[in-house]
This record gives sequence, structure tokens and C-alpha cells, in this order.
Amino acid sequence: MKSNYDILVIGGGPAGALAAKTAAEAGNSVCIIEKRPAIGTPVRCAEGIGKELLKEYIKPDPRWISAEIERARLIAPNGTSVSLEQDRAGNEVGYVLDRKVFDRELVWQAAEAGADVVVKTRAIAPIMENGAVRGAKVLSAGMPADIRAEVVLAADGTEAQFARWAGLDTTVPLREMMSCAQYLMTDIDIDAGSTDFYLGNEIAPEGYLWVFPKGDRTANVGIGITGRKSRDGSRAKDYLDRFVAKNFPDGKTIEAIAGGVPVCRPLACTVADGLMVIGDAARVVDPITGGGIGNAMYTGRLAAQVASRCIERGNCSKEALMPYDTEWRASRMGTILERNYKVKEYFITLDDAKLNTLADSIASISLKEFSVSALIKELIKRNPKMLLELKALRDTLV
Ligand SMILES: Cc1cc2nc3c(=O)[nH]c(=O)nc-3n(C[C@H](O)[C@H](O)[C@H](O)COP(=O)(O)OP(=O)(O)OC[C@H]3O[C@@H](n4cnc5c(N)ncnc54)[C@H](O)[C@@H]3O)c2cc1C
Repeated sequence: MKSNYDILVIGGGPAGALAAKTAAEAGNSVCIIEKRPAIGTPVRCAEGIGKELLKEYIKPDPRWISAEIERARLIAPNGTSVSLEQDRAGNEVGYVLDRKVFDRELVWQAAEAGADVVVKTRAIAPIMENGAVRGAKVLSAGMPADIRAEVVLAADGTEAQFARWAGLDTTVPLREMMSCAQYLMTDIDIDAGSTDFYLGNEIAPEGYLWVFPKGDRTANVGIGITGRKSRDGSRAKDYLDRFVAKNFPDGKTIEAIAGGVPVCRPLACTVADGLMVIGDAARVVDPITGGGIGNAMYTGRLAAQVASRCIERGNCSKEALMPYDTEWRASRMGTILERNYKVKEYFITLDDAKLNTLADSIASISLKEFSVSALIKELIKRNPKMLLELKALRDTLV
């Protein structure tokens, strides 16, 4: 580790790794620091990702793919299931990754491109000069050090501490922090080709419970709740334990994790003088699916491209870095984030009876034959009592 780089990346998750790789490939001197002793341990994730999305960043490799997924199923409180066999572009659904190996592979690729990778090194404060970020104060294997850089990319995940220390507002409203718990379970009966999402306020208030296959009779079984309705004091883990006891009484738990997923809108601004915020730290997790791996890689790569241009021109001011912020907001990812935020706000208003009604209607429709607006029109025809809710959904989606 040197004391001076073009680009310093804080955090060795997918956002940081893609950023470091892209920046190093563009010819910058790059350092990526990770506070934990090893990359990919532990990872808080259900590990699902769309096939086409993944392929935009890395060639799929069986070393870090646990399962191939043919369909996603939404299961209503009454048990009705709606199966989505393909994504909207007609591609097969996705993979469940082995994130421990996947994250290491991404960081290894960054190292291969020329980035210095330093573990057991925690950023503890930004180096600030005249209001601009000029690097980070770190504790490296317990020893204090300064690492200076033209641009710092903050990829430190949900806590988003670095951006906050640098003066950005990273607050997540309490009701928009999804509280999660997950078990890696084995000896359970599952559909190995399907990622299943269980909906309903008894199962997962204002959230959902998931079963993502990881191999033979093995799956990530997890839950995320936002909790306004769990007034009896139950936590995410309590709901998960009840589901597991009922559905997988003979299953064995191999690993347990807990964490938070921000299902809020992205940061109001993701750049400052000498600083760019990427991945979960920028709050770009999809508020509906909780998926953030793809968006982390997208923002990491884009930020590194913009930073490289700014370094070449010798101007890393907020104004010069702003095209990163503007571009991701205008991108497909930015549009989907905004739309899905509104859809999430809509869905959490539905009680179990309405979820059942919707699922019963959709289950009897061939989804492939309908555009979104035609589907909603059909649902209104079948469920006149839900006219107002469905009109609100149509206004959000169309
Ligand atoms: C329970 C759960 C289930 C999920 N399931 C899915 C899923 O199925 N599919 C999906 O796409 N997404 C899922 N997500 C979200 C996904 O895990 C994240 O969106 C993704 O990991 C974001 O990548 P990142 O690089 O931004 O952050 P992270 O992967 O969180 O990486 C941040 C890194 O920064 C390091 N760090 C933090 N602070 C410092 C510091 N001060 N100094 C140095 N290093 C630091 C951390 O140790 C960490 O390694 C899930 C999240 C949770 C909590």
C-alpha cells in the first residue's frame, strides 16, 4: 500500500471491486481497502441475480454459481402462486451465486488489472482540505495511516459511513430500512429451479420471505420486513423462525445472518468534491426485490469511468464528477429504481385479502399475452372493487 493514489476505493464488495477494476484498466493507480480480514466474509445476501444482468459485468462461472433458476414464484397468503418464467426481455430468470467466491473473484480481477488490494484496513475518516475529500485516514492492521487520492469512491455498503463523514446526508427513514434475517438451510424440500417469494402481513409485514435454492435440498431461507405492522414486537428473525418451524421442521441451519436493506430513494446527491458514492452506500438497492448486486456493479463501473476522465483533465470537483450522478439517474437503473420505489409504496398498503384477490386474478391470466397497461385493465375488469388501488398502480407503472 502506497500513501498516494489516483483513486482510493473504500469497501471490497461488488461496487468497490468493479470500480477498482474499471479504474485500473483505464490506467489509474488504484487502491481498494477492505476492513475485514478477507474479501467475501461474511456476505449478507440471498445471492440471487438475473442472468442477463450478471453477464453485463462478468462471464458466468460454475465456481461461483450455486444454482440456475428457471422461474420466480410469488406466493400469496392463501397459497396461490404466480409464476414468472422469463424476464421482460424474454430471458431465463437467473442464478443464485456463491457470494463468498464471487466477491473474491471480482476483487481478484481488480488486482489483476493492477489495483492494490489491502484487507484488514478500515477507513476511519476522510482527509478534508478546503471542503474537498483528498483521501482517507485509515487503520491498517491496527496502525494509523493516511492514504491520499484524487478521488475517493465510497463503496462501504449500507452503513454509508464515509459519505456521512464527508458531509452527505445518508439518513434512511426508519420505516424504509428493511430488517432482514436469513438461514442457509439444508435437508429441506424445495423446488430447485425456483426462487420463491412469500407475501402477506402474517408472514412478512411490509416485506416478503424468500427461499433461494443453493443446491440439493439446500437454500437461503430469509425474510425482510419493514415492520410498521409488526406491532406485537416480533422481529424479522421471529417471523422467519415461525415460517421455518411450519414449512421445514426437519431442516438444518448451517449459517445465520442478519442485516438491513435500505428500501428508500437513492441519496439526493452521490458526488462531492473529490468523492463519489456507489453501490448500497448510494442507496441503489431495488426497493421491490431488495436486489443490489447488479446496481452496485453498474454504479461502480460508471463512477470509475467518470473519475478516470476527471483525473485526466485534472479537475475532480463536485461539478466535474456530477455526470456520474446525472447519468445513473437517467439510466435504465435509475428509472427502474424510481418506478419500483413507487410500486413498493403501493404494495405495502395492500392487506392480505387484497393480495389474495390480485394473485387469484393474475394466476388465471397468461402474463405473456399482456402489456402492463392491458394487464391492469384486465385486473380492473375482474376486480371492480379494487378499481382505486389498481388505477394507482397503473399510474405508477405506465
Ligand atoms: C439479507 C440480504 C439479502 C440480500 N439479497 C440479495 C439478493 O438476493 N440479490 C441481490 O442482488 N442483492 C441482495 N442483497 C443486497 C446486496 O447484498 C447488496 O446490494 C450488495 O452487496 C451491495 O454491494 P456493495 O459493494 O455496495 O456493498 P457491500 O457488499 O456491503 O460491500 C461493502 C464492503 O465495504 C466494507 N467496508 C465497510 N466499511 C468500511 C470501512 N470503513 N473501511 C473499509 N471497508 C469497509 C465492508 O466490509 C464490505 O465488504 C441482499 C442484502 C441483504 C442484507
